[in-house]
Amino acid sequence: MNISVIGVGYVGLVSGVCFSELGNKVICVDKDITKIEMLKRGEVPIYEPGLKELIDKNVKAGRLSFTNELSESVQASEIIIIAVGTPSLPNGEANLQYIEQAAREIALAINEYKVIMTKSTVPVGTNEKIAQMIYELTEHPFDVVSVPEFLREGSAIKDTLYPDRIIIGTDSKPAEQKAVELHSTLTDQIIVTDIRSAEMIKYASNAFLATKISFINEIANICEKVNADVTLVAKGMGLDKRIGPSFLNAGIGYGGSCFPKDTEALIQIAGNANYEFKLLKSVVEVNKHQRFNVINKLEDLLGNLSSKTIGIWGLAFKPNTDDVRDAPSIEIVETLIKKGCIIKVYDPIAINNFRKVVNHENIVWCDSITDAAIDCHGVCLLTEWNEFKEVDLKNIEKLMKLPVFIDGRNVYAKERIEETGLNYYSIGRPDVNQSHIADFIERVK
Ligand SMILES: NC(=O)c1ccc[n+]([C@@H]2O[C@H](COP(=O)([O-])OP(=O)(O)OC[C@H]3O[C@@H](n4cnc5c(N)ncnc54)[C@H](O)[C@@H]3O)[C@@H](O)[C@H]2O)c1
Ligand SMILES: O=c1ccn([C@@H]2O[C@H](COP(=O)(O)OP(=O)(O)O[C@H]3O[C@H](CO)[C@@H](O)[C@H](O)[C@H]3O)[C@@H](O)[C@H]2O)c(=O)[nH]1
Repeated sequence: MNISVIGVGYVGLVSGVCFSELGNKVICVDKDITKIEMLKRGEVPIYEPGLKELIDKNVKAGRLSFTNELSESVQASEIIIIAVGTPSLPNGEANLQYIEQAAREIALAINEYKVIMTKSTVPVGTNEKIAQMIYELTEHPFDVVSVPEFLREGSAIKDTLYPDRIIIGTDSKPAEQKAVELHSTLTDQIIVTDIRSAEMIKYASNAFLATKISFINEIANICEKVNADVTLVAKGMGLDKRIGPSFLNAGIGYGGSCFPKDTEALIQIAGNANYEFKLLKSVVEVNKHQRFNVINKLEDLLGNLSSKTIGIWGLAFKPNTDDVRDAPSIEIVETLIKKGCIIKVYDPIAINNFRKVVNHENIVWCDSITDAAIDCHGVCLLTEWNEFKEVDLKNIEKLMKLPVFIDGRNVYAKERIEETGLNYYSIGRPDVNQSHIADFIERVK
């Protein structure tokens, strides 16, 4: 099939590449000229394992190309995939300006029947609005289908080529047939629904996963007070098939380009329908506080943080991505700067993106983990990169001014910590935290 993908962000690029890998002819369109020029030179604007190899392979095979010319591309394609951003407005609602612009441009370009598939995450009712907008601008036939995307950054290619399910929201038989045909080699789990239910499935899925994370973080906070270990609690809970083991890792809460914005948007969607989504409001509230545990723990151990040097290990919102959108690291570093700290930051991939968002004279940009430990009064691990898991903690301890380590992702086993003299605080694991912490606090204060 001939496909145009409008918007070459994470979703557009990964789905474009994967559809070309499946043998389709795909044109990826973006209005960002710099991005398209990069891609034409063979450079990839995002870090995603395996993506560059797959792009090179499919460009070479003549199945994948990049352009700024939306009109030509739409005319050459039977399927148009909309994958532009839907960021948050200040009140939490989804900003639909990119969707509306893309819909207008597609409408003006259509020359014959097209199936327009929306992969962007959009509030319930948006696809109907898109259809109405296009209908008013063209006399040519078309159908709009909601095909929400569920890929995760860091495992985006695998998630796209081997999805758990495909949701197709449509009220048109010909469009349903095309959408099913396009996805049929990916999975047997293709669920066809009405358009509004498909839109809701996306928000409900993200909101549910975010709820699991805030739930386990609350349990972790209680575990700290009652001397239980949240990792064992999560294991014990997760073996119940009705609960499942995933998304029960306690830590500094969720970040990224999806959960924070989509939970806020669903609260607004409910509010606009005169329904107060109390549970989700609490999920968001819990998540906002959770990241500050790291700073509270530093203050417990070091007292006043003014003029202390703090190492930050990991800036990306999760491992295997260079994305720092809504990463907890941003607010943690900004708060530490306000408290007068010198911050030594290190991330294997995301440091340049972080620098575009937070830049301050108190930040020292490091190019290794050890560099981000030398002369520090404390180190905070914020992203569970593999590189951090393998580090020699005894060596790290020697490099630090004071041996204070806050593990925001529960990366290290108790035995690893016991080999060291680190004053170690993790999340919801009081037993793993060192017994000599109390003595240390006395000495430092
Ligand atoms: N990032 C993810 O992991 C992920 C996963 C699932 C769903 N989603 C959803 O998919 C959508 C896209 O997310 P993303 O992270 O890929 O977005 P992004 O912000 O990284 O990229 C969007 C791209 O669209 C381009 N664009 C905007 N308007 C355009 C237009 N009129 N014509 C051509 N190009 C245009 C922008 O220049 C940009 O390159 C969002 O709705 C998001 O919620 C994202
Ligand atoms: O047990 C867990 C699992 C995740 N997280 C955090 O949750 C956030 C999101 O993680 P993840 O879901 O793996 O990454 P995303 O790439 O944001 O993917 C989510 O958001 C996408 C955009 O909507 C959806 O497509 C995916 O299905 C959905 O998992 C990250 O900050 C993680 O650190 C935890 O704190 N504990």
